[in-house]
Amino acid sequence: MVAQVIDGKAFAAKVRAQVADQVAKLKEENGITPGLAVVLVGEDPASQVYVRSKGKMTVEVGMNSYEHKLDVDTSEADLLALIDKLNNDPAVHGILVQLPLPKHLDEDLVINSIDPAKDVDGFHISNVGLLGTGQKSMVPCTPLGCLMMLREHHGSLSGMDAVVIGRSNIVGKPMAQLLLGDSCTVTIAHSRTKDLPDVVRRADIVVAAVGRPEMVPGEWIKEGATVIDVGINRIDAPEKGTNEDGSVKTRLVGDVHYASASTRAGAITPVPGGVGPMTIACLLANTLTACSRANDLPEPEGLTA
Ligand SMILES: NC(=O)C1=CN([C@@H]2O[C@H](COP(=O)(O)OP(=O)(O)OC[C@H]3O[C@@H](n4cnc5c(N)ncnc54)[C@H](OP(=O)(O)O)[C@@H]3O)[C@@H](O)[C@H]2O)C=CC1
Ligand SMILES: Nc1nc(=O)c2c([nH]1)NC[C@@H]1CN(c3ccc(C(=O)N[C@@H](CCC(=O)O)C(=O)O)cc3)C=[N+]21
Repeated sequence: MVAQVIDGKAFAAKVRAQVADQVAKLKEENGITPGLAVVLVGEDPASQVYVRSKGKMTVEVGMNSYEHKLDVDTSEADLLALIDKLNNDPAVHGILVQLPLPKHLDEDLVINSIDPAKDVDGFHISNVGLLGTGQKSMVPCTPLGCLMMLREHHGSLSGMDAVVIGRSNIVGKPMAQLLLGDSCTVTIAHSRTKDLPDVVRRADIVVAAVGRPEMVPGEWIKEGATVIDVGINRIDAPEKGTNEDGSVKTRLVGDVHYASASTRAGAITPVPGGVGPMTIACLLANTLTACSRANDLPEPEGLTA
């Protein structure tokens, strides 16, 4: 079998177009422009790339983008003061604090200081609790993007066996909650899982969110299964040659060995061009949702879980 490629890049463009339509309507009919504030502490090069790309797409869909770049040694008090200011700014409907934060900052404390209604990452404990109990919440962007692609491909997920590899608060756990919400039978695997190949072999849906380049080989995948590869890993690619400074060029790979997995899977997301673009599209969708809720307007359809 040769897997169908689930084109996250194209799907994300469609979601962004839907968001842009709704934003135009909000402006025209209600005179409101949604605003997203992104806070970056420090100068991690990968984070800088993501923040730039988020800002660009925020503006492209017609929203206001507010970027706050703070020094790597910013104090916790200063960061909390900025978040407090953003919480109280009516032009800001969504707040994202780019993770990971420098070690001296308490990530949980910082995240939980964001107004849950503006927490477009869905990481605040009250959003986590709402999602876990099946109540209306802000849903984390990466798992939401994965769910949208799965629903689009399968229609109903009811009764399917799903395995999520990884149990992080930002991907694995909320992904498992969403799959459970869609009536999958869900297994969460992690570094202590006894026989991972055997667990993966039983799955109709495999979501890999580990952070280990190409760790899931095709032979683990059940014939016809749907594979969602969340991993973003940069590895050396000597075959591409060297950069001007003499360093070896790199390329992005997922957590799944794409070439072998795509000979067994029924459908698979590529890296790049899969989950990554959907994450950013869902961030914009969440900002629109937050803005609609803040103004007691009906929520955009098809853009929430
Ligand atoms: N496409 C996108 O938009 C996004 C991509 N990512 C990418 O997704 C990946 C995962 O990110 P994140 O969840 O933050 O990562 P974390 O490092 O927080 O979590 C990794 C998880 O993988 C598990 N794990 C580690 N080694 C193994 C192993 N050998 N076998 C099975 N499980 C293992 C860990 O288990 P344990 O808990 O036991 O340690 C942990 O639960 C990364 O590549 C990241 O870059 C992340 C966010 C967004
Ligand atoms: N508070 C917070 N929220 C996040 O959602 C968050 C975060 N912190 N920290 C880092 C991770 C990672 N993440 C990605 C988003 C987009 C791509 C993406 O668009 N990737 C492109 C490739 C980009 C490239 O070429 O480097 C793709 O897969 O096609 C990847 C990764 C969001 N994260």
